[in-house]
Amino acid sequence: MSLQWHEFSNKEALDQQLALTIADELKQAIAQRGQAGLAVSGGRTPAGMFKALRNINLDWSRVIITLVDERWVQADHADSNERLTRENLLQDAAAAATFVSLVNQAATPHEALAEIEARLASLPKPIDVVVLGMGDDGHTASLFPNAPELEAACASTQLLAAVTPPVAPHQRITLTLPSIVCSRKVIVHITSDSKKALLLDAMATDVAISEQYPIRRVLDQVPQADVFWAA
Ligand SMILES: O=C1O[C@H](COP(=O)(O)O)[C@@H](O)[C@H](O)[C@H]1O
Repeated sequence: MSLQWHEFSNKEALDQQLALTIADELKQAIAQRGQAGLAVSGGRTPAGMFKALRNINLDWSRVIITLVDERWVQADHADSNERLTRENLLQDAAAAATFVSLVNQAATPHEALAEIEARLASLPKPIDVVVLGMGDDGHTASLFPNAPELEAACASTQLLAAVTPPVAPHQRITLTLPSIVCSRKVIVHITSDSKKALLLDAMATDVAISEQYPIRRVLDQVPQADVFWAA
């Protein structure tokens, strides 16, 4: 595994460059196989990058976008990653993209897995670009430390897993570790000094795999990943 760091003096510069990098990957994928697959994270970090990406000129009608993970709430809920993506990315030029939602009306993500996994048949595999975030607890996607489903989600042969975070709100549905690490391009998008320190610590600390932060477990299985960071 090698990590290529891209550091910026402010978040606006990061958002612009990350958007250009993602767009280049999507254009290459479209040129190579006629379509491109993009999986994006939610949370507080990506909105500015989404706004920069949505106006870049590429054939968005050939792009299929889904989420790296989703909170188990309806798509109009304030905590919904889908809502964040619809409001900030699927606008302007990017409105022509196809979006694959990770929620349905089931009571739990565990009950919904088969139906939502089937929806992802339309997503090109391997996924061309996966943009990961990282929480203050070292989770990435919805692979949460100490979640009861974590080990299964790190070893699954499926695309998706249901996860119950021990502390964070809402049950989750997430790409599994194997489905993330086989993607063509894995990007980590983080801000703040504390997240940079956490990521460096996670990558350096010598502990048993089961004790490692999920972000480390993912990145250890990716040949090369890019980290985009600004304070
Ligand atoms: O719950 C989640 O958290 C992570 C990190 O979010 P942030 O607010 O610290 O940027 C995010 O990557 C993930 O998609 C989301 O569901």
